Amino acid sequence: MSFKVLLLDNVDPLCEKAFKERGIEPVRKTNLSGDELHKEIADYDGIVVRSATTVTPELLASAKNLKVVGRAGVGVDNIDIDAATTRGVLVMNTPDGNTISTAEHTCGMILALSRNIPQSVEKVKSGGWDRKKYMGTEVHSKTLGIIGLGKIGAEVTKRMQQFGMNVIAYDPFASREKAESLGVELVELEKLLGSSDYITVHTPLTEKTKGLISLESASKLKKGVRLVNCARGGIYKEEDLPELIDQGYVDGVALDVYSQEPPTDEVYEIIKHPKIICTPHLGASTEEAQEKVAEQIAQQMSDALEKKSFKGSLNGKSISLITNKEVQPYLEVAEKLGNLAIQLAPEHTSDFAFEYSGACAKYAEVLTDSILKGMLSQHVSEAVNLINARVYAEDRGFKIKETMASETKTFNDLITVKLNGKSDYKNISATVFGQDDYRIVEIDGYGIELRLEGDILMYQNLDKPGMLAAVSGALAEQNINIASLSLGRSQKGSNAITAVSVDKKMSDKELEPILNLDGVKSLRYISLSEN
Ligand SMILES: NC(=O)C1=CN([C@@H]2O[C@H](COP(=O)(O)OP(=O)(O)OC[C@H]3O[C@@H](n4cnc5c(N)ncnc54)[C@H](O)[C@@H]3O)[C@@H](O)[C@H]2O)C=CC1
Ligand SMILES: O=C(O)C(=O)COP(=O)(O)O
Repeated sequence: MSFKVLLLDNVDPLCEKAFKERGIEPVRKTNLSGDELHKEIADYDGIVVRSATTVTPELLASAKNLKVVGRAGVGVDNIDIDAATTRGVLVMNTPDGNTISTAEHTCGMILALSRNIPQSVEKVKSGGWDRKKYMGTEVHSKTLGIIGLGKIGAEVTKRMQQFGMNVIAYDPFASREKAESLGVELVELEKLLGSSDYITVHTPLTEKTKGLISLESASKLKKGVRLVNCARGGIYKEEDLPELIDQGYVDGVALDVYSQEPPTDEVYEIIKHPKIICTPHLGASTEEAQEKVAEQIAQQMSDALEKKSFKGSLNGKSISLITNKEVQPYLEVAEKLGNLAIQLAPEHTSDFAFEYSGACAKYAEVLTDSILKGMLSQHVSEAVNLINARVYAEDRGFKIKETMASETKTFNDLITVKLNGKSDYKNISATVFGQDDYRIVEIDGYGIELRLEGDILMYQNLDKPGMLAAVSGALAEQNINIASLSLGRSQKGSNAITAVSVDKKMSDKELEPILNLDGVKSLRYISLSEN
């Protein structure tokens, strides 16, 4: 199968090459207007972006065939991941391809700030020569506070330690072991702010990091600190920066990123301040980083489109498991069981419990996605997949309880869907018998054994002679062949459940004679056929 991929944002030419090697001929477009992009995107299975294209819910709505958005880089704040998840579109990034380049740029900014390099370059080029004005400071023996000790934070640490800096870090999610191995002291934010001569941020922009340094936090800062931001615009409150400098709290600021890019007129005014130095989001702009991220994203997206691997995916957590051979059969049986269960459930059922016993229990999370996929693909007009099944389930107010047990009494593995509330059928269990052999094995405590496929009639009846003959007669009269059947009863002469697999799809009219048979109750026709 050939996929259509659109390359945007001047992603490196290696991206084309890598896609072509995987049999995909990508299309490159530059400088598309918003409207042009909305029109263009309709046919593509994948798009590659950097930070310039904003992937909005509206753009996703125009992208009818889209399966994957690839970010050739790290930050995905330009991509509406929730909207993509709802649409079942995978979002992936290349988490480490530009780490070194961004760390190097950060170190460059620290040194440029310390030695007034950009300002003095400008001065000399304009014919000036003011050595006194551009007196600098050494970074040696100074304290560098790193906020966000992730990949880039760690690489900045290593490099600036070589310059003789004492590095401390604030990162509530970083492990003590990691900090120790880097020779970094993990401290509280207040301590970092109060003791750093230089602060550099390497976090995403979140509710917690937005405006992390502003006039409000000014009094917590060590006087004359220098600030660097090569992460995301807005972590330092842009409009407060000139005042922070003019009031002496901060000695200089280096910015690579801005809350809006290109910056607004107001921000352009702010960065004219002589003690603010700036670059136009160049952290990842090196030949090496661009080649790495371009090639990585092409490989990752090709793998994802071919369902070989989902490395780098940021949504649909469990989707990576679908390539795991051990999980595949469980996924199949779970989806079919979900499909069957929802057809047995009365309308408006929304309260479910899923039980996993045996070896499959360790895959409960993805199996729940798969059951939900099976349930919802009957009812949702959008394509439901493992990425968006939970979103749709939540939208519909489904209440789901999951339980796991490592052992089963009967089968190696058992997946049970419980339909809570008023339902004629309450507990349906299925298991994997062998390659492509998935079976219902229990319904409401009655042992049943029927393959989970094709078209199935299910009914409750009194266990008395002639019942089966009556049903098979009614089918035969309409020329409907029985493929297999299974009858479960608790004890002789009591109630029974019968499941009959038939060779064709049945219409309401064809079901009527069976519905009218004396002793047949709670008849359900379930179609597990592909269409
Ligand atoms: N200027 C540029 O061109 C580039 C910018 N970036 C940006 O740099 C940032 C860091 O990237 P990576 O190091 O690759 O990410 P990462 O995910 O490896 O590290 C982020 C770190 O921030 C920490 N963190 C999250 N919330 C925090 C909080 N409230 N306080 C303190 N720490 C917090 C996390 O625990 C993690 O350790 C991202 O925002 C990314 O978008 C990345 C590449 C290029
Ligand atoms: O990877 C990131 O997070 C970056 O900010 C790099 O952005 P870019 O790909 O250079 O537009």
